[in-house]
Amino acid sequence: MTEQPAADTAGDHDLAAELAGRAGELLLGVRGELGFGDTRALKDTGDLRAHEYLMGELARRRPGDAILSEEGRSSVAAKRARGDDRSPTGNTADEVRLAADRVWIVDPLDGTREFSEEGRADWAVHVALWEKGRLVAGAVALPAQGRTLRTAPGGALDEPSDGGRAAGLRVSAPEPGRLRVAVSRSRPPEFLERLAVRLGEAGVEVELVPIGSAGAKIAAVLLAEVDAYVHAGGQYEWDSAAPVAVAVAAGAHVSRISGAAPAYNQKDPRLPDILVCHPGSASTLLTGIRDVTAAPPG
Ligand SMILES: Nc1ncnc2c1ncn2[C@@H]1O[C@H](COP(=O)(O)O)[C@@H](OP(=O)(O)O)[C@H]1O
Ligand SMILES: [Mg+2]
Repeated sequence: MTEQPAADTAGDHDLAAELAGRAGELLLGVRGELGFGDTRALKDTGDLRAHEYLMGELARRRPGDAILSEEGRSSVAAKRARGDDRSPTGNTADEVRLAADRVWIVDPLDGTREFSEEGRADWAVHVALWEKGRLVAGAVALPAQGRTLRTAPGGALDEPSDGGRAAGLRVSAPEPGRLRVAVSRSRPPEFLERLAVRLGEAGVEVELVPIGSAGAKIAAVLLAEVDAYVHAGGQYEWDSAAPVAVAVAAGAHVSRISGAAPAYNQKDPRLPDILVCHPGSASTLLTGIRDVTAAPPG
């Protein structure tokens, strides 16, 4: 049997950032090439090209690792096979992935809708590495914002795409009495308005800020453009793995809206809700969410 080359673990942070950044450049190229006239074609081409690039590079550079990509699901392959498109390269088989020590969890294009809207910069490429039960590296490229947020040994970095100097990335505390909460533009949690009212009664003024892409929203928290990201009602591991890896490395609170830790590399990749904020805001938000989602007595 030929031995697989050992993975360069120290280089996993750099590899995640490099691949997310390169896939992001490729996506900027797809926008330039296709324009915004046919949004369906733009979304499909972006999804597929970024996916194929990441699948190819990961297979070449980390041949022993498993991969879980949004676009490599068998349901996506079946959908695409019905059209004229090339079928995407499939993910590692579930039974192999679930027994693997190392799994790359990638979303080749998060915020596909915003990617197809001219002028919008709230879309991202997510590359995360899960190893033996936890996320150990991750990068969120924000190509239209000219930066990649990424893990590094011992912390997180905000790296400019033009090769300039990276800056340390650390979540900051919100102004007292105010919380700017990033939410989905199209599928915000049903309890949000109630949460805003509830926290308002407790003396915290909530401003809801619609932004596309889970990665772009978590980036907005880490860049202090907002104070929290609250999502519920549906999502998958690839939507949050990479931004969660970066958020944890940047000192943020990350949990399910129940307060439980999110689990990755599960058999069922659904991970429907997530909360990211400064640790000092976590109990206010978790208590508020619990109060407005609790079943009425009786
Ligand atoms: N209710 C839901 N069910 C399934 N996926 C959801 C969802 N709400 C959001 N998502 C996914 O989470 C990502 C961020 O969504 P949003 O921009 O609305 O916040 C999107 O990923 P993709 O763009 O990769 O499909 C979107 O598809
Ligand atoms: Mg996504």
